Amino acid sequence: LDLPWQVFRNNSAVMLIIDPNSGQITAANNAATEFYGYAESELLTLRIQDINQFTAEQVAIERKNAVAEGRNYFIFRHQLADQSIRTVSVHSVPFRDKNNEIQLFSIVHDISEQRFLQQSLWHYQANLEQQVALQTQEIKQVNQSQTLLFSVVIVVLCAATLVLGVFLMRLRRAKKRSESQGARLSAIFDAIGDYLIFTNDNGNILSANSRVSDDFTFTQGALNESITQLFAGIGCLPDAPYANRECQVKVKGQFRSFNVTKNDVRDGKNQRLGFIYVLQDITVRLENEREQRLASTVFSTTSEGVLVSDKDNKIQMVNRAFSQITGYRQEEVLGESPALFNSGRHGPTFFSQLYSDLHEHGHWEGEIWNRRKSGEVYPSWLQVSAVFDDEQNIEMYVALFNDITSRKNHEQMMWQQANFDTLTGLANRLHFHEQFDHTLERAKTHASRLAICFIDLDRFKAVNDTLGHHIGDLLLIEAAQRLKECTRSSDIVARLGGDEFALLLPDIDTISDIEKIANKVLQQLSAPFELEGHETFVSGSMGITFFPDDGNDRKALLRNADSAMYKAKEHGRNCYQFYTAAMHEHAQARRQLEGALHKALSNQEFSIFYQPIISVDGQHIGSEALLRWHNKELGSVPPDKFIPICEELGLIITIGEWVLYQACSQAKAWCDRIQQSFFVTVNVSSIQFQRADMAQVIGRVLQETGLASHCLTIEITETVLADNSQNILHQLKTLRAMGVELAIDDFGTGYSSLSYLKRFPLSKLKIDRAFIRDLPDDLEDRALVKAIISMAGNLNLTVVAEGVETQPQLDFLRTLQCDYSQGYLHSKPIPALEFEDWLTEHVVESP
Ligand SMILES: Nc1nc2c(ncn2[C@@H]2O[C@H](COP(=O)(O)O[C@H]3[C@@H](O)[C@H](n4cnc5c(=O)[nH]c(N)nc54)O[C@@H]3COP(=O)(O)O)[C@@H](O)[C@H]2O)c(=O)[nH]1
Repeated sequence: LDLPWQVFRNNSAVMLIIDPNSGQITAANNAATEFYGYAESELLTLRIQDINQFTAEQVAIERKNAVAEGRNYFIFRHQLADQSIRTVSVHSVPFRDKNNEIQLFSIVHDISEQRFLQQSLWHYQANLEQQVALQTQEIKQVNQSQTLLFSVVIVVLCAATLVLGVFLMRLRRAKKRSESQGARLSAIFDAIGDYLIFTNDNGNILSANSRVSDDFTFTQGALNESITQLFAGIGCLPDAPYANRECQVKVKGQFRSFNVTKNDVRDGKNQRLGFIYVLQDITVRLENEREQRLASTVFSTTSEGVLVSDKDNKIQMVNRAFSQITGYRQEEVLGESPALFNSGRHGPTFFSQLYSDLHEHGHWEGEIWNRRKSGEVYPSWLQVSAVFDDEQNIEMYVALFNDITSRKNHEQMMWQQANFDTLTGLANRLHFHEQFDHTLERAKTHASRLAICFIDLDRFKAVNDTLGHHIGDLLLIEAAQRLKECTRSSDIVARLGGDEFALLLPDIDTISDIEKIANKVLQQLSAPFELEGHETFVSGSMGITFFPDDGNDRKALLRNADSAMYKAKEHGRNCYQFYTAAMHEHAQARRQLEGALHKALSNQEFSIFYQPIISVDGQHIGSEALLRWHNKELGSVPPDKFIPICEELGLIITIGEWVLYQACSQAKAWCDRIQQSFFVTVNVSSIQFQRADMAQVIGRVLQETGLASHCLTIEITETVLADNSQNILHQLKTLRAMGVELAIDDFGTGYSSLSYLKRFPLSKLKIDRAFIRDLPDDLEDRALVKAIISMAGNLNLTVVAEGVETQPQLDFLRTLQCDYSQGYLHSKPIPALEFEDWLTEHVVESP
């Protein structure tokens, strides 16, 4: 209903809405229920014919009379619930309800009282006229004698006139009331939002509501204007009565859509008086319908999944694409939380960021991994928007998402194609360069070394030419596979084109590290290739360059690796070459050293030198056993050059055991020879202690040589203790339990952790010669040595000062009560025979 309902319901005038076809009362206001005495529900079961006492013929006559008298209302006789009959005037206006059905809006006025007054007036008038007639008759008959009576009649007439005057006054008042009710009715018509226009048969306007005069150049005074003239260009007014058309009408310069109905207005004799046009503005409704249709079409046909959830994030609506992507039907997810699709790939930080963006900016978009109903995890591009209410509280969330699996696969494929060699699957030149720059940056930041190898397959062209490209391809694939097997996962292996490969090896510390890899690669490449029944042999030529040694940027390093590779080709293939000659010589020398070391023990190239260790009072003597290596080609190689290589190659295990055996058997011989006590110290490296049975080995050597355990001192460095393992602690404890002395060597140069001294069962401490060298002049060294000796005394450790070369050094150490001294002042390390002479000179021999 377009009339505001409140106005209708609470209006003091009796109002009914009637279905014109059936006469059914479809609505009644409060005044109507009060007037008719029926409850509203009862009233709505009645038809107007049940109330109106007029027959159909009487109604038709009344309609005709109303037209003839120019009335816009009808006068009927309505029966109330208490069976009383009331005379009423009925104003009726047709209009369209929300279902677009024609309804009659009727205002009913009770004019019974007015009628009664009129009838009374007529009754008195009739009586009066009758009496006047009778009197006249009597006057005529009675003549003069009735003159007196005439006077009486005059008096009566005057009285009657007075009464008539009173009645007329009351009649005028009733008319006024009726007029004000008519005005109220007009106000209601004007309040109707539609355009209402009454025309005569020819389409000339008889009246119109105020909406018409507001929006068109029409005044009530300008009646008789043609309706087509008023709605210039409308061109679509319904032809037939009761027709209904949709029209475009220009209102205030703008075309708007109207639903136009045209209905007959007929009098009581069913004679047509004209037409009533109702123009309902449906522009907004059509626009809304169009937008709704559009939105609903987009919602259901879009290929993007759509999910709408309420403020508590409970799903309210999803579309077809949502079901296609996720595998969930709408009814399976309504009321659920979107957490149902969580793939587990994103942590809580991801989601808290998402919701904080939504709350702050009302929007979030990005890539997210979700889980389908089938359990499959898939990537999607998600856009979520929050919808806020007037108070800026979130009312709902709208999420749009796409399955981007195929796009990602495609991107991955494109990336793969752009960065990797399709034949071998290795990185291509472009990717190699990218990785190179990246790795180089990291090496610069961490000040680490980086090795680059260029490898060219020797004889590849011959294989290609003789066995064909297919076999050549298989060879490249297999060679690539072998290269990968020779490297770590952090290394980059690339095919730069043809039979050219490159290795990028980060965190390469030593030349021997790269040599190991180079040897492995060359060995692998020179192994036979079984290619579809063809046994094929190739080899590799490798050029090696280092960052930062050989260059600082990619271009320079690649160029150097390339020229080193050509040098390798010139050297007869199946070999590697370093870019710098110095490095190459160094590598060669080391290779030679390693080769010689492997044979040194069996070739009896090792010997042991002894250096005396003497107590400050000269009463106690010992010696340090120091390994020496003399090779025919290399000459005498200093221990600090070959011992680290022995450790690297693991040769120190057997060599160390040999030293121990030699030193112990020699010491046993000297112990037996001299009258004084004598001890020997043997250096044992951390590699030797990594084997679990070192204490056992020492025990066996002591047993086999017959040396008393207290005559043996094992010298260990801080690296042994830094290992901090239970195994080492156990072994050291076992040795101490056996009576073997334990000395910590080079004290002061490493971590010098005092906790070591407490934790491990040490018995001696050797102060490194670096602290002795500048004694007694250097004040700092004086203080330091003094502190070490005093601390060692407190821990019951015997102190040996190393590298004592001068008498002042020894004198100073004596003042500090250092227990032992060792150094060139007493003797350099000397062969066993010479040491025997030294003993003869310095000790009392046994009888
Ligand atoms: N694991 C093993 N390590 C061993 C063994 N034999 C030796 N070594 C270690 O090699 C390092 C070098 O030893 P070396 O060249 O023999 O040097 C020793 C002495 O010659 C030198 N020294 C002694 N006195 C002086 C001196 O007055 N001046 C001076 N400039 N040098 C002197 O000190 C070395 C002994 O040092 P240390 O072992 O710390 O007591 C050396 O680290 C040896 O340990 C072995 O069989 N196994």
